[in-house]
Amino acid sequence: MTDQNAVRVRGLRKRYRGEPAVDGLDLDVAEGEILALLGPNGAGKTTTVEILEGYRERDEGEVSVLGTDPGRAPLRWRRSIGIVLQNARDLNELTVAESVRHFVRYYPDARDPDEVIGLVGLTEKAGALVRTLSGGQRRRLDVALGVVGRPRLLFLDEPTTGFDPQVRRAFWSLIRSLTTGYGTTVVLTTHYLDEAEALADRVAVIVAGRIVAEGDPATLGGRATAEATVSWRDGPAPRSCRTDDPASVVAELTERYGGPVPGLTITRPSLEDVYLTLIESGT
Ligand SMILES: Nc1ncnc2c1ncn2[C@@H]1O[C@H](COP(=O)(O)OP(=O)(O)OP(=O)(O)O)[C@@H](O)[C@H]1O
Repeated sequence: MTDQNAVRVRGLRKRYRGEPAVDGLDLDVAEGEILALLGPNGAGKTTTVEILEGYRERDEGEVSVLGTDPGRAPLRWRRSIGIVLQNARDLNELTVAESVRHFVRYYPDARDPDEVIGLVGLTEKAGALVRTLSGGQRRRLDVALGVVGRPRLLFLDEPTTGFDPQVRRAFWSLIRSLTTGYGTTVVLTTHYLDEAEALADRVAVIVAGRIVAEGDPATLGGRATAEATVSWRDGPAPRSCRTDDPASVVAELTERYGGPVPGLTITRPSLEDVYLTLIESGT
């Protein structure tokens, strides 16, 4: 591969009936990186991802995915990417194990089907018909089908919708193990800010078909250096102040109370606060 990046996009544009859905988007994703695409409904995330997957034609722009233009990619390229779609595939009359085995046949170096079923926590449901699975179990099967071919690049479109909290955590570990263990690059779209924070090395915020901000989720939009809010209780009364220097405020309060400060908390803007500010100013 000549490209350093797993994904390189420059000036991407796509219109539907004259209306821009993607409107001059630039994006790089490094090999082995987990990138989360965030943005409000209709911002152009799915359209962008479908163009990267080779499922949708673009109107303008340069796109390279694993060194290949997805609009003209050979079958060999398709086998090196894994895709977990928002919409379920038509597997209802097969069992979980049959579905995974069916997909294994498409890949030259597929994972062991039972191992993959175990990875997504469906071992007990291996013999169950797909149509009898709950929404969250069905989604886990979709993830199993996305990773069974050992993809170099995995696309996940809102992967944990419908997962219970325990399964979400297990899923995050699974995705992290793919990147640390196998160097898999991951591009995911999500509406869950906690998911982006827990999983992504980098987030890119799309508004109206353009990227309005990108960076490490811990520092996006100046988060790490933004003013902190120090809160405490003064008898029954809640008190708080905003400060650039929370350590000094806490030291002062400790002296004033002659020991631990009642109900002390220090908060900085959450990723959700920063995200909401970005999308309000980006539209
Ligand atoms: N096949 C289509 N035909 C016409 N318009 C479309 C089509 N697909 C998407 N659009 C429009 O393009 C815009 C971007 O849609 P897209 O699905 O890419 O957004 P998204 O960011 O993935 O949204 P969501 O968070 O709701 O999944 C929207 O205005 C949508 O209505």
